[in-house]
Amino acid sequence: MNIPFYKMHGIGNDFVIIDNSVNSIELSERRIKTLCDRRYGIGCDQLIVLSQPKDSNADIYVRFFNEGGDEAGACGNGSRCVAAWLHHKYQSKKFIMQTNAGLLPAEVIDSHTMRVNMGQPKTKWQEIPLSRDVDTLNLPLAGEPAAVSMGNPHATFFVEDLSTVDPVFSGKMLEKDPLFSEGANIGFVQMLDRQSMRVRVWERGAGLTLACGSGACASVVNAVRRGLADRYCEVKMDGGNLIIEWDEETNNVLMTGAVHFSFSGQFSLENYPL
Ligand SMILES: N[C@H](CCC[C@H](N)C(=O)O)C(=O)O
Repeated sequence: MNIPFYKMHGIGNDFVIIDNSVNSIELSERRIKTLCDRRYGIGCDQLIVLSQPKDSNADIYVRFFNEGGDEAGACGNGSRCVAAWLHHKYQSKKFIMQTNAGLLPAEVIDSHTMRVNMGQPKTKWQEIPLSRDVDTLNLPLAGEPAAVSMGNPHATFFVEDLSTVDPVFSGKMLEKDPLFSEGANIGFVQMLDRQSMRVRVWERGAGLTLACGSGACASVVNAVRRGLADRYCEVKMDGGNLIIEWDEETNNVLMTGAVHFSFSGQFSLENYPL
């Protein structure tokens, strides 16, 4: 059985997108990992699976799976790609995506730029989640870390010079720290001025990616909480830039940035055993 897929990226964070409302293929950790494998499969940071929404207010139900096979509640760059996929399919310009972290309104800015309302950041230890209530994150790394959930857990370290940080060594060390009961995406931030920052993210379940949309949101939220940034920030990542606005009135975080279709194709299900 041949299954169609779409290959897309949001500033270098890349995805395989499957419309499961058509095929409803069964998923397993093994099948996800193989589809995401850059040698044995199609290759991507995350697999995105679309299906009919359960919520009547939503246009589509979106699930995100890291290349390591685990499911994530949020994926900013992937959400923008799904908005572009919906626009390509239905020509409309506003959508509501149902995710495991809630309903995300999205809108088309132009043919390659999408804006997603990533919802409200969650800072209570039980919501992030952390394994216990702490005043400060006593982690074995400088940078006065702050933790927040954008529908997925993030820890942000503030550093003077990002070029002195090894995000692979430090990210790998911290991703599964016992303080993070569900693991965490580890972000490293160098403030450039109050409205711009350089960010690199070691992603939970995917490693160092070229960009992390929810990580960009988390970095701005934590920088504002630390008094280091304004609520409107340009976030510069290896793969490109995002504009993040943490709206004071609604407490919602708006993320605006580029998306690209790379190619579409088909894969034979027989080659991806459960
Ligand atoms: N690795 C993340 C999911 C993907 C997030 C990232 N690709 C984004 O654009 O937000 C997690 O396990 O929470």
